[in-house]
Amino acid sequence: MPTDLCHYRDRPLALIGRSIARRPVAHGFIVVAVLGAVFCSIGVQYGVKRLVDSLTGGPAGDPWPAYLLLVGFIAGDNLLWRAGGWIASSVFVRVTGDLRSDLFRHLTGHAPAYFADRLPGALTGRITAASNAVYQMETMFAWNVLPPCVATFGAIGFLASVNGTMAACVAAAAGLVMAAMLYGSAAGAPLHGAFADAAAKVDGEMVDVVGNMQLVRTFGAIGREHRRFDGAVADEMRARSRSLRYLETLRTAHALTVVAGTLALLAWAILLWRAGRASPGDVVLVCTLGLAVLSATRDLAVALVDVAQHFARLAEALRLLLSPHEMRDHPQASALVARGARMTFENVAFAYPGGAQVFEGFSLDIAPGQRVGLAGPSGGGKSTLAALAQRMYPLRQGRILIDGHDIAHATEDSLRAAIAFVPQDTALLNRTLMENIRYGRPDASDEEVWAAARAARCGGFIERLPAGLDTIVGDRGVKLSGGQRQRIAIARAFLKNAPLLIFDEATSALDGASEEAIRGAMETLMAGRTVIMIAHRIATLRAFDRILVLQSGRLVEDGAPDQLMARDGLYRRLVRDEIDRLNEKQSAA
Ligand SMILES: Nc1ncnc2c1ncn2[C@@H]1O[C@H](COP(=O)(O)OP(=O)(O)OP(=O)(O)O)[C@@H](O)[C@H]1O
Repeated sequence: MPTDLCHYRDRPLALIGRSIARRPVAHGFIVVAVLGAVFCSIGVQYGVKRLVDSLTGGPAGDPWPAYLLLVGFIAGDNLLWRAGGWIASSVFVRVTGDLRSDLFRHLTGHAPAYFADRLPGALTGRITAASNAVYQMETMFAWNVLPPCVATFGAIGFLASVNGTMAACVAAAAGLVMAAMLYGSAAGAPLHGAFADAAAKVDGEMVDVVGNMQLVRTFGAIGREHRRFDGAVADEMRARSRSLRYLETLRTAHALTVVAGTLALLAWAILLWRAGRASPGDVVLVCTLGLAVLSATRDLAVALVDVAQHFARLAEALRLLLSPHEMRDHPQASALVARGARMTFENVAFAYPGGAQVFEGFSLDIAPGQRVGLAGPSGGGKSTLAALAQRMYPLRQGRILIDGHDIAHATEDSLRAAIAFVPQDTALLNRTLMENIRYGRPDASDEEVWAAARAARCGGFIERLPAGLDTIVGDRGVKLSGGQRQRIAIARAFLKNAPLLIFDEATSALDGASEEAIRGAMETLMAGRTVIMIAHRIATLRAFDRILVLQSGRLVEDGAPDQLMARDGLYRRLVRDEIDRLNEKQSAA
C-alpha cells in the first residue's frame, strides 16, 4: 500500500478504497448485514402475500407456515440492520480518524512556500471536510445506496414469481430511472464543486480574521472585515442554492416518474386480477413491491445526489492537500553528522516560487566555530540566506554544505538536529512553557528544561508565574511579553545543543536591561558553535568574528567589524545611521 498520499490526489475513490482495504473484514460484515436486512425487508412483502393467500384460500388453508415466514423476515429485517449499525459505529469512525491523521501528516510535510500561498484555516478546514465527506459517503453507501439497489433487485425477483413480463417491465423502468439519476448527479458535479470551493473560502476567511483579531481591531477594520465576510458568505449561499436547486430539479423529475409508474403498475395488476390471471395476494404483492422498487429508486436518487456533493468536497480537498511535497528527502539521502559545523554556499542561485531572483552565483564559506553577523538594508536577503541554510526551499542552482555534506542530500531529521534556529518572531504552541521549551529536545528531563530556562535568563519570570513552567502560554504565546517569548526560544536552543546556531535578531524585543541579562547566556550558548546571526541593530554584532553585508542578494562587504569600520563602505554607513538614530531618540526623550 503506497504511503505517499499524492497518488490519491485525483483519485478520491481509490482513497476510499484504500481505507476500506485496511479493514476488509469489518466492511465485509457490514455489507453482508445490509444485504441480509434488505432481503428480509423485501421478504416481509412476500410473507404478507403468502399470509393473505392462505387466509383467502378458505378455512382449509393453514396460515401458520406463512406466519412463521413473515415473523422470520420481520426479525431479520430489524436485527440485521442493528448488527450492521454496531459494526459501522466503530469502523466508519476509525476510517475517518485514519484519514484525518494521514492528511495531517501529509500537510505538515509541505515546505514553507506551500503555507505562504494558502490560508491556514482553509487547509485545516479541508482536512475536516475531507474526513467528514468520507464518513458521510461510507454511511450513505451502507444505509442509503446499497439497500435501495438490493431492494430493487430483490423486489424484481419476487415480482417475477407473479408475472415475468411485469417484472421485466419494472426492471427496465427502474434501470432507466437509475441511469438517468446517475447521469443527472454526475452532471451536477461542477455546481457541487463550486459550492465546496465557496464553503472552504468562508472557513479560510474566518480563521484568518480570528487569528489576526488584534490587527483588525488596531486598524478599526471590524466593519470592513464584516463586509468582506458577508461577501464570501453571499458567494457561498449563491453556490449552495444553485447546487440545491439542481438537486431539487432532479428529485422533482424523479417524483413525477414514480407517480406515473405506480399508476400504470396498479392498473395493470387490477386488469390481470379481473382476467383471473392474478390472485388478491398477487395484487397486494405488485402494489407493495412496485411501490418498493419505485421508492427505492427515489431513495437511491436522493442518496446519489448527496454522495455526489460529498464526493465533490472530497475531490476538492484532496486536490489542494495532496500536492507532492516540494522538499522531500533525496532518494540517496544520508544522515548528516555535523562536527564543527563548517557552512559553505557554492554558487547558489535562488528565487522564491513565483518571485524575483534573490541570489545568483552566491558563494560563502563559514569556518567551524566562527560567529558571523548578517547585516544590510531591508530586503537584502538576510532572512532568505538563513532559510536556505536550513533547507526551507529548494535551490535553483548550486549547493549548500555543512561539514562537506550537501544538505540537499541529508535526511531531514539529521539536518534539523544539526541546527538550532531562534526566529525573530518567536513561535510558541498553545501548550505549557515546559512543553514549549522541551520542543528543542523531547527526551530532556524536567531538570534539563529548568537548567535551559535559567541559562536563558527565564528563571525569574517563570517563577513569578502562578503555575510556573506549567503555565499555558496562549495562542502563539500571547500571555508572554515579546522579550519573554524570545528568551523561551533561546532556552529551546540551549536544550537542543546543536553545533550550528542561526539567530534572526533574537534580542530585538528585549529592553536594555533584559538584553544585558541575556548577553552572558548567549555567550555561553555560542561558545564552540558556528553562529549566523541576522541583526538589524548592528551594535549586537560588535563582538562577532565576521560581518557579512548583504545588499540585493550580493555580498558587498565581508570582514571583521573593526576592518569594516575602517573602510568607507555600507557597513560604516549603517553603523553611523544607527548611532544617529539613537542620539535623536535620546535627545527627543
Ligand atoms: N516568502 C516569500 N515569497 C516571495 N518573495 C519573498 C519571500 N520572502 C522574502 N521575499 C523577497 O526576497 C527578498 C529578500 O528578502 P529577505 O526577507 O531575505 O530580506 P531581509 O534582508 O531579511 O530583509 P529584512 O531586513 O527586512 O528582514 C525581498 O525582495 C523579499 O521581498
